[in-house]
Amino acid sequence: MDLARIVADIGAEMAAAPDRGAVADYIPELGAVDPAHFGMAIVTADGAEVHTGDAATPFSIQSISKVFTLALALGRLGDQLWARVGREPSGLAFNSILQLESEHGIPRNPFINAGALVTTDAILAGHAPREALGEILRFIRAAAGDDDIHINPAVAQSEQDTGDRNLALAHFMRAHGNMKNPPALTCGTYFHQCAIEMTCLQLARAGRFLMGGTDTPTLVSPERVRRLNALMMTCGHYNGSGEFAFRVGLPGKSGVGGGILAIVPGCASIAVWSPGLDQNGNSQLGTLAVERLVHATGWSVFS
Ligand SMILES: NC(=O)CC[C@H](N)C(=O)O
Repeated sequence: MDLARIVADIGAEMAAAPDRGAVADYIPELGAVDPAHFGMAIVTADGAEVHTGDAATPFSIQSISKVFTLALALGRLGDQLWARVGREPSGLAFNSILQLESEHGIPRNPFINAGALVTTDAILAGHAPREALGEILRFIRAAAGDDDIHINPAVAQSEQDTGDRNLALAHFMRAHGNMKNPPALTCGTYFHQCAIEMTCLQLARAGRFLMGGTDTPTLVSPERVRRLNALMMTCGHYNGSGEFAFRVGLPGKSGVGGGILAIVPGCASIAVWSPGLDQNGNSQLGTLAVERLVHATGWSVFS
């Protein structure tokens, strides 16, 4: 298999694609990103790296941060975290408040906004937001093997300025006793974690620990790696998770910055970025690119 050729062909197809989706404009700073970008990077279990397009351009990882914060929170709290957040797909938009009332302030899963706010609240416990963010950045930098990973303050501010929905989710959960810190503190921390910027290459490297296997960084136990992948498969693309499993067949996590991290267990970590989103808030060309890749390589976990 000529992976370099496959990836170059995908890069050429995506660069020329006319229908690129729409950039997220509910966060004004993200609305200003050029939808013409496309980048992809793959790190394989034997350490090879293949990339195409804008793979070295930093972008806002947004909800992809939720994978790293979940790994960190589980490391800190262990299975206690599951008393505060579920493990089922929500079938609703990432920022929906609908289920929280009937389900007593317990979010369906850690990858929708409400669930990620609980995770961040758990990491924040007993720390100042600055310390919690330092811990999150340390985890991601260690996973990527790269200290040049930072928060974009303009994006964080833009989220803060338009973050009423997230604050509403946090206040609602606080009313149910499922938000231990003041919502402004937890949301502020969450906005900054979402505003972390990485390149496709950095993100693919940071995903290596989710591949499992012996040569990848062991930041979390093998059993937890298996479970993080299960949640990425079932919940990583919100109400598009079933469609992503159907088309791609890999554990994946998307963000409204247009990034996707997808894992081929034991084999590869894939990062792709194209800012235009589909109707579920998942990267339109990013999804298509990973679909093409899996078709060409046979990398679906269902193959
Ligand atoms: N799906 C996403 O990437 C959402 C993250 C974004 N920061 C928000 O809270 O709305």
